[in-house]
Amino acid sequence: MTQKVAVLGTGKIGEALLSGMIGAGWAPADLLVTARRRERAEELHARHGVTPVTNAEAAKSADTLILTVKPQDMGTLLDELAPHVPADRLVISGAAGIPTSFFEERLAPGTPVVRVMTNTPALVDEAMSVISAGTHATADHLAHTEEIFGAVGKTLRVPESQQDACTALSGSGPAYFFYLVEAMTDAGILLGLPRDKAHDLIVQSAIGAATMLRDSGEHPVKLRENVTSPAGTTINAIRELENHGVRAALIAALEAARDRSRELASGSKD
Ligand SMILES: NC(=O)C1=CN([C@@H]2O[C@H](COP(=O)(O)OP(=O)(O)OC[C@H]3O[C@@H](n4cnc5c(N)ncnc54)[C@H](O)[C@@H]3O)[C@@H](O)[C@H]2O)C=CC1
Ligand SMILES: O=C(O)[C@@H]1CCC=N1
Repeated sequence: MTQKVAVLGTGKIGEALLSGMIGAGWAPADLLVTARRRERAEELHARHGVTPVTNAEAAKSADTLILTVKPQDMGTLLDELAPHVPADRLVISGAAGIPTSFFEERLAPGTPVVRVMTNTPALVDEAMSVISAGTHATADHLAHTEEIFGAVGKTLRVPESQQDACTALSGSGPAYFFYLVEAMTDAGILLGLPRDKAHDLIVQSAIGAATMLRDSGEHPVKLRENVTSPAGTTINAIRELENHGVRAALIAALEAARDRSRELASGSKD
């Protein structure tokens, strides 16, 4: 049976998902999209061959609805959708913070809801997507969600109580690495290197380190020790990182991201 999937609020994350699904073999004819602006819908059609529809049309004709609007826009979208979503539709939320209960309270009783936190490496099929079932979501619903998000990278099931922490780690995670690259490139400038060369050196070092983290099977401490020669250069840098409290700063930063995810639970504008 053909399964129609609709992405509602197709911005950065929604488009990355669509693109990955088509790359993994989904027929564009089975993919529906909604966007707030008509030009955006036309752009998505031109780029991917998917069908632009209204939110209400998507609710009526797609088997699976993936909601990728901002958390603050979710309440308004659900007010619009609720009268049109039959209770047998699978509703997948990609929004930070918003719990499955938020959807269950606003949709027909018994509607299956799955919460997913993915990340922007979905654009290069290297996403980390963390998946949790709501009250009425079955093993089949979770497997279908994994199939969709598996098109753009890795998936992991977690209890919903861990979603805010996962949002802080992997949802926002790419931003921390980009920030690190930016700061290390600045350091290269300070040390007298041209910006483009500093950028290339850091990016390739990041790719090499990430590949070793994924493929070597070694603990990160061991990998770092292997770089850190006695009385060498690296230990001087590590001492400065410790003196400046970088480890504590990272722990506090992720805790703050987790707390903000919790605050977004109400879907309010604040
Ligand atoms: N950007 C990121 O790194 C990540 C974002 N997320 C989550 O994904 C969701 C989307 O984030 P982005 O793609 O970055 O945002 P975005 O702003 O690029 O996309 C959201 C889109 O929804 C549209 N929209 C809003 N209300 C609508 C409505 N009623 N009907 C139709 N379209 C509507 C907006 O016009 C916009 O194009 C958010 O809930 C965010 O928490 C999750 C993981 C990572
Ligand atoms: O910053 C945010 O709220 C979104 C959710 C995770 C990554 N970006």
